[in-house]
Amino acid sequence: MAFRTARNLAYFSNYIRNYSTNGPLVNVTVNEKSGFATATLQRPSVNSLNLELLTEISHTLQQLEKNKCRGLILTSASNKVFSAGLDLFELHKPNADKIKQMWSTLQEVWIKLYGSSYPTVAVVNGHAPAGGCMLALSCEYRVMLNNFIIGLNEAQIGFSAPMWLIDGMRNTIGSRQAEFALTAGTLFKTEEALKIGLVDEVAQSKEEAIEKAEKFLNKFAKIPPHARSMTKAALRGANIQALVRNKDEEVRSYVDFVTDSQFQDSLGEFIELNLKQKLSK
Ligand SMILES: CCCCC/C=C/C(=O)SCCNC(=O)CCNC(=O)[C@H](O)C(C)(C)COP(=O)(O)OP(=O)(O)OC[C@H]1O[C@@H](n2cnc3c(N)ncnc32)[C@H](O)[C@@H]1OP(=O)(O)O
Repeated sequence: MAFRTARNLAYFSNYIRNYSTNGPLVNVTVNEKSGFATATLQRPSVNSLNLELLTEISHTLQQLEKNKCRGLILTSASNKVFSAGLDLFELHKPNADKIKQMWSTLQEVWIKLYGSSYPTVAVVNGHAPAGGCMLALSCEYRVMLNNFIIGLNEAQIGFSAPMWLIDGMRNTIGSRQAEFALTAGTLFKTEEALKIGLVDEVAQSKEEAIEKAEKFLNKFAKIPPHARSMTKAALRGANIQALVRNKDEEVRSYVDFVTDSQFQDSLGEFIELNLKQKLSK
């Protein structure tokens, strides 16, 4: 194929990069000029994290690392929900093998996103409970749109967030606020989240949020990437290593916990009370 213009060439290379990272549940576009990638979660209707979506996010992060991504903006195709967290219908009366894979992939996603060498921003353009908040917290910066909720509400569902996520919350909002928030399973409105530092900026539209995200990523334009990533690794490495050491043990105890009848009862009640789509009896 002959490239008649530089524009043609740029279009083709953009196509190649999109092609290599895109899947049906995560759309990736790369701005050739800035080198920033935008990964858009698009599992209808609420980006709930089932094994397929988690696997695709994990694959996307791996590809971005391999392609020496200059910065990532993580966002949602929905204008109401960033991510509703783990797929609660898949946690209910589950297949133990699938749950095992799901938790292990969730750990991989956190390790890759929290530990990425490139800078990351979450454009939280919708509600972000539990696993949705986890994705946002793994990024270095959060820009959130008004009138949504964010937080770790695991306690309300009947379990505790894992240690690595508790540490992420503690590092972001401080120990005392984290203790209040996690023990009550609080979901914060956008303005409240800004006040406690759970999000960094508020935007009125997705376009404005993307602009703010790019402004954050551009701060690193003159910082040598290896110096930036070494510093990030020094700051975040201990949390990652703690999970890596305990990965299999955590999967085992999570599977035991989720398959236990007491948790299944409390999850069933939560779904009946909170979700439009009810359980079939
Ligand atoms: C991640 C680190 C590890 C820690 C462990 C993590 C645990 C979790 O992530 S547990 C998941 C916790 N998630 C939640 O508590 C969210 C529950 N959902 C909601 O609160 C709301 O749905 C909402 C705020 C996310 C959106 O509200 P709204 O816009 O009013 O939409 P609906 O409630 O009508 O829901 C639309 C549609 O989506 C289904 N749905 C919602 N959440 C989930 C979910 N987590 N898993 C599976 N499906 C979900 C809901 O049932 C509706 O379905 P349809 O009736 O078929 O439209």
